Amino acid sequence: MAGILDLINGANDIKKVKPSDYNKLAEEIREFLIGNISKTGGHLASNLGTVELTMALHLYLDFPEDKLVWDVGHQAYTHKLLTGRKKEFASLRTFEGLSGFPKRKESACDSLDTGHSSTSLSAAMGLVRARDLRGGDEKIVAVIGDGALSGGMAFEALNNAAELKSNLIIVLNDNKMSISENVGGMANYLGKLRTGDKYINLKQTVEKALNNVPGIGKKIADKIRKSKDSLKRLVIPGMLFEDMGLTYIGPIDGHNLNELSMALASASKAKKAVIIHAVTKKGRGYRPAEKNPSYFHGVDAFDVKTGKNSKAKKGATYTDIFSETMLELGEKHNNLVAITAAMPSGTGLNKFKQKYPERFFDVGIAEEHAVTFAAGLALGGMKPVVAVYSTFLQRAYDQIVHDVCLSSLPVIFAIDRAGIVGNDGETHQGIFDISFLSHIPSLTVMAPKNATELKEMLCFAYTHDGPVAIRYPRGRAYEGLAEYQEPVEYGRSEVIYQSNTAGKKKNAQKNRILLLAAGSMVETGAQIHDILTEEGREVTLVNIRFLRPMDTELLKEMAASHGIWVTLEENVKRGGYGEGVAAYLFEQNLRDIRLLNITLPDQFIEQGDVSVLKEKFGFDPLSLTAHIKDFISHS
Ligand SMILES: Cc1ncc(C[n+]2csc(CCOP(=O)(O)OP(=O)(O)O)c2C)c(N)n1
Ligand SMILES: CC(=O)[C@@H](O)[C@H](O)COP(=O)(O)O
Ligand SMILES: [Mg+2]
Repeated sequence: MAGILDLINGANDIKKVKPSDYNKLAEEIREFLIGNISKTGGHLASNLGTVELTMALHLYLDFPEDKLVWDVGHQAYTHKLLTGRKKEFASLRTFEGLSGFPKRKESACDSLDTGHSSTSLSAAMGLVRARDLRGGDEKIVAVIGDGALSGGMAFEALNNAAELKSNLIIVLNDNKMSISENVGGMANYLGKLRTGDKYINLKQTVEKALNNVPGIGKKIADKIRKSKDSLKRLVIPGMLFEDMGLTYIGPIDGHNLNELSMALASASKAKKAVIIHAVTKKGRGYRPAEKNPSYFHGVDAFDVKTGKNSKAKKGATYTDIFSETMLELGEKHNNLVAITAAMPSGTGLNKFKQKYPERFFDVGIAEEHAVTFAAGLALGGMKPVVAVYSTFLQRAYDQIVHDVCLSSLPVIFAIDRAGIVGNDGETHQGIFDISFLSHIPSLTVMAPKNATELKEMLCFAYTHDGPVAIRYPRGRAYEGLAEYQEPVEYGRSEVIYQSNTAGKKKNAQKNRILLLAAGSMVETGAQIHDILTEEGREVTLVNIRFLRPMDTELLKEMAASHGIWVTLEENVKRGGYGEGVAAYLFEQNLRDIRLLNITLPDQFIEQGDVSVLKEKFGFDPLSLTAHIKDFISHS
């Protein structure tokens, strides 16, 4: 039998649904999301929490004319369903499939491409200003989570929004959770608002009681209502927002369509920015997700009955190695402190948090603050480790340069998810960090070849007197090449396979190949080495270890014995290690050396399994070997 959801095949179709069927529709949406995400993986818990909220917004807005801006965008699946993208859900987050985030190229109903947090209010403010300058009349709504509201950009935008003299609706989706529990002063304040009914009741009770007092009672009640320094200050929820100049409505039940619709209707009348504070439950409607919303924030495929991940774990990840090493270092050194910007589980700091709660800091989704906070900790004698995803560190470029590196402070950046991350797509690939870090004076930038080396590098970083960044990829830690364990020495690379450099044959130097591989590419380099040596070529493989400073001593030595150089890195070309090597050869006037830079292309990289994307970009060992051979024969 066709369900209500089947009646929705395009934007605004929800308006044809009878109000008596709204609950049924919400149920069907949840069933669909659980069934689908259990197969594809995805951001389940946040989406289950925003079903009614999205329905109310779709009843209120006309798409695509009106603009709905989602913060982060990981909770926009119901929006996708209500704008005719149901069929595409089978391909969610796969290569060329439906994106897990809003994407303008996917639908005219998506008004902003997102993935990073706390951008919605600024973008919505821009849309409002543009509408007003154009004399337009479209409605503009931003939906921001309580976690995203902890980000600096959101505060900056709220500050700016207070000046608005035209309508902007901000729906604050408060589920008390970021990925983990939400933290900080704003989270505490929202908590007070959530439990604020007693204040409203108190206000109503006092006013009612006074109104009932004959003669003077009504006058006092009016005075209290009008006075700024009165009971009102204590009793009206959202006073912080109100005092800033925004209108606050709430808290309301974010799963109650009527309440939501009424709030939207009254907010639409204000000629200013209005915050609707909607309280929701992350994971709503699926018991395992309600019980463990952090786990179900972003999940791989799982069994619907048990909620358990259907794929067995395949060995330790780099995150696991980082996590364990932090425990060991934490035990040895009591000045080691750890910082995360709302990613304690994703970065592997959860265990450190449990063991050393007083040395663990979750600062909220605030990467910029995290870095300068680390600078302060270092100035105070601590050894801070900022554990952060490569893509989110982009936020804190100036703080790294200005607050940490300028003073050469001993801050360690543990950069997880460096390189291609896969299914989150463009917004999450960690493909720029070599470029935006390796030109910063005083910063040491490293990349481990395998699990053991990550540990060694972290231990080295602890002893180094200056800032150090260590980048490592998402997923399984490479266990190979374990016998190559030269101690980590500042600025020195590690020769893994040295070809015989005794120049027996004529042209030996000219044809000898030097592979200079960084981090994850050492594993690939070893495979390329094996294929090429089996074909009778002379090949040296170097694990460069230090992206900055470059091991120029080794490069000088290699220039005398190797005529073909190939650099390998999981980063875009511009600003990468390979370009640094090109500059070195140019500066040293080593024009006879033929150089091939193997990098990811200079473009944003779409979603897909890491292996699929690597194959697409010819990053698998076989394609790379063919590429190298082609280069050799044409150069
Ligand atoms: C700049 C940045 N840092 C970190 C993240 C990772 N991240 C994605 S969602 C999320 C939590 C968002 O919490 P909230 O806005 O309350 O939404 P909820 O998941 O609770 O629905 C975090 C930390 C991100 N997307 N962007
Ligand atoms: C939406 C978001 O930014 C995070 O939830 C992200 O998807 C997590 O990625 P990992 O799965 O790599 O931890
Ligand atoms: Mg939240």
